[in-house]
Amino acid sequence: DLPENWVVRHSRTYNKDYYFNTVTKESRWEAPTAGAEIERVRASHLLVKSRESRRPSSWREENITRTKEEALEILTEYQQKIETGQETLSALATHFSDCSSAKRGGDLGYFERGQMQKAFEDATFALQVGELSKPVWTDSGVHLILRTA
Ligand SMILES: N=C(N)NCCC[C@H](NC(=O)[C@@H]1CCC/C1=C\[C@H](COP(=O)(O)O)NC(=O)[C@@H](N)Cc1ccccc1)C(N)=O
Repeated sequence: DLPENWVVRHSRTYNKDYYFNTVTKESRWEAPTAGAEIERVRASHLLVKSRESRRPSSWREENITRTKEEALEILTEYQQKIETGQETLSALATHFSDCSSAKRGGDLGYFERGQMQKAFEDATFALQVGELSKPVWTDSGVHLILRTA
């Protein structure tokens, strides 16, 4: 059987079957293997920026001056509250994330490889669904990532 979103089509031109991905619209002659790379993931995140962030400003704070060390201390506290079940990432992101996705409980929607900064992408694709990351640094700041799909 084929991995999710793949279907068999028949090419009249070459009079043989080919494989078509109804999501990515990719087509190929060889059958995709069940272990094929996952195409896209969904995640929520909580971002704490610092004065060294590529854009040290957010909906929460016009001019962010905390140091990277302070940002990590803050994020580590959130991580501990989520891991002990005292808080959810969604609730903390809504109030404290320096990303505009705070308005959606940190939800970033679905994304594929090549869209997010590499460290963020690699960390997310390495998570199981439902798993929370350790603090992940990007040029934006330091993130906690929850893979949701
Ligand atoms: N869904 C997408 N494809 N949107 C484009 C992502 C661009 C990408 N962003 C990142 O890698 C980091 C990790 C997640 C958020 C993020 C950064 C920043 C915050 O940091 P700053 O840019 O001030 O440094 N938030 C965003 O981008 C938001 N549009 C994310 C978002 C918000 C609401 C709904 C959906 C997505 C990048 N290549 O820079």
